[in-house]
Amino acid sequence: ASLFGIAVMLSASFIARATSDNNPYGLIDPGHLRVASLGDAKPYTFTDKSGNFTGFDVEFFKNVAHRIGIDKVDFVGQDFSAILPAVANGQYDAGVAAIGITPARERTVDFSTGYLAGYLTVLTRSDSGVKNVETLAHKRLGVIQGTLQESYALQHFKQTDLVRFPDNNAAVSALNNGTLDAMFLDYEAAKDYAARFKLVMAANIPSFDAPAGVAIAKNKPAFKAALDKAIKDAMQDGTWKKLYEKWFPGSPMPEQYLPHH
Ligand SMILES: NC(=O)CC[C@H](NC[C@@]1(O)OC[C@@H](O)[C@@H](O)[C@@H]1O)C(=O)O
Repeated sequence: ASLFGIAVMLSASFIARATSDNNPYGLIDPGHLRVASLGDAKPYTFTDKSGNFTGFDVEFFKNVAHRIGIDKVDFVGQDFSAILPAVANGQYDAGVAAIGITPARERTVDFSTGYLAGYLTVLTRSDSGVKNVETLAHKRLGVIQGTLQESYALQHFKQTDLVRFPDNNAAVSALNNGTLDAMFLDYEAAKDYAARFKLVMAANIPSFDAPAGVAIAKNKPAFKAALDKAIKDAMQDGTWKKLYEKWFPGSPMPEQYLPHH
């Protein structure tokens, strides 16, 4: 195992929360959920002008938390690459930020069942010459450290200069000031930036094999089971559909998350 892996295991063993009858989910503070998230991934998770976290993932998770009996939910903004290690070592009870479920990530954390499936999008300026994935060669593409976009670009955009950023705001500023030719992020966030800064979407790559899930520390079966049931119930009673239509109006809805009769 890598040094990082050993460090995570060691720290997790010190910090792993014992479950007890007044703390069935092994939370840091019983009855209170501390959630690592992002402040700049609108409309998934972001802070509004009064500094409150909101967006699809935030409102969906709060609904799920209510269903498992927890109404005190605090979100804290982190760089994306810091979220999973911090959840793994017990600094947070959960990570919620359109985090795709992958086998590599499941070495560090466990995930709830998936709740969102969509696209990875190349966002660019109309004057950049980037029209599709083929014209990314020899261009400068911004990626957020630790994202699926980073690993996808490393694997598939071999002739592209990758530039890593800690968060979306830093990358979109570089795109707007010409330091980057394009950036690679999630579809709904790209669509929001495109509208705000007159940018264009040059490619949409399906990421349905890595639906977003709630990241939690390993070895919390009761917490995972409770989250999974609450997520399924929120889909079955139409809550998921209502929030999806509120935050992603006009976007196609993955059929597997709609009520089944
Ligand atoms: N908030 C972020 O920057 C996360 C970026 C990226 N999200 C990918 C994803 O989970 O976004 C929501 C859905 O579209 C999923 O299908 C997709 O894999 C990731 O997990 O690496």
